[in-house]
Amino acid sequence: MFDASLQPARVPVHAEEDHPKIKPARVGILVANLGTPDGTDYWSMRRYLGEFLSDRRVIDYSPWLWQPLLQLIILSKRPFSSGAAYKSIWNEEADESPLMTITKEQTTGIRDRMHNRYGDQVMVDFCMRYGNPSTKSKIREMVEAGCRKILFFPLYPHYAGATSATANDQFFRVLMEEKWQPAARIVEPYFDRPSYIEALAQSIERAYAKLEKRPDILVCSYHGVPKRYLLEGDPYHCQCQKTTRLLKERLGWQDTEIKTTFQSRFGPEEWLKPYTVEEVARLAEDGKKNIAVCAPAFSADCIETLEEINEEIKESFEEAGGEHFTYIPCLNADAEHLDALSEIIEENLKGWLD
Ligand SMILES: C=CC1=C(C)c2cc3[nH]c(cc4nc(cc5[nH]c(cc1n2)c(C)c5CCC(=O)O)C(CCC(=O)O)=C4C)c(C)c3C=C
Ligand SMILES: [Fe+2]
Ligand SMILES: [Fe+2]
Repeated sequence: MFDASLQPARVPVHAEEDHPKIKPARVGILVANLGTPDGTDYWSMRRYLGEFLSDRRVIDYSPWLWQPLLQLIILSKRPFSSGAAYKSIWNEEADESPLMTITKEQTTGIRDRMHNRYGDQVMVDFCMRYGNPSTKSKIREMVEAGCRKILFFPLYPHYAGATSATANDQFFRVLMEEKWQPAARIVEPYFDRPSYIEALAQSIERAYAKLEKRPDILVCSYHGVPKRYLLEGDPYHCQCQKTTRLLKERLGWQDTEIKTTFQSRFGPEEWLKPYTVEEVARLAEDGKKNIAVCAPAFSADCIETLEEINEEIKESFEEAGGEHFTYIPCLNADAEHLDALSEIIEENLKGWLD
């Protein structure tokens, strides 16, 4: 039986003119990289390193032990040495780091491809895990622009807790604050995708074709992580080893023509081995005087490749008697790379946009 007393009062919830404007629905594609300092001065470096090195996905020591050491010792010294290293590679014209310049180029290339395919239904942008532009600011912009679905793409070929997982954590943390939370998807690691391996192989073939003498060996130098992370279940080590194997198979090379090493050790713990800086010296001493080095864990050139590999690691090789050192740049904004990344994005958009 109808009982009028059980019905809600017919009070208007809002006047029409108060109603927020609802934008047409779009899909956001947000690519994410690690982050980079805003400048090479002490405070810019300290802000960036402080945020980065306080992330427990990166350094998992108890904050009670780690924070005093970080704040009082490391952050009083490292901003100077890292600032000088960044200064040696800084893009002076744009006043930004190479990682920032290249990430912008990659985003433009992906945006062009996505707009050609889907038109204005998609919005493409990039964010950084640490520093600017922040993940939070970019998700806000996307939600404001009407994105009810967001595809989040950490631009690391391999999974590591210290890279993809922390980027995803930040993405989800930011979504927790949205009143109208968009639907979300994250892109999985792509180190074994044929199109990525193909882009990598072609970049190596192009670099080799320009050299007068074929290098004795190609060193695939991956960013390291503490060995303990592998023992605790992080699959990064295995994904790096597999990348080298797939690359070798695609190039049709022998085992002796290519090898895996790990760089960028930080702190006193043992990291993944062999260490690049030691291995290149060993190669030179063993008579391999002509080597090439590439860095497949990085989607864009950055301090770790332009400064560490092409300056420090090169020096180690030459001091041990090495003669020809060729650094093969990351895939950056190469067309084959952007095609591969766009193919991965399209696949992950299935069911959202077809
Ligand atoms: C201290 C622990 C670190 C872990 C673990 C780590 C893992 C890791 N990092 C990358 C990619 C990049 N790292 C970059 C810089 C960088 N990395 C660390 C430390 C760890 N990284 C530091 C302290 C720095 C800053 C530079 C310095 O002071 O030496 C960058 C470059 C950023 C740029 O602006 O150019 C990238 C990219 C991966 C892929 C990874 C593990 C898989
Ligand atoms: Fe790093
Ligand atoms: Fe492994």
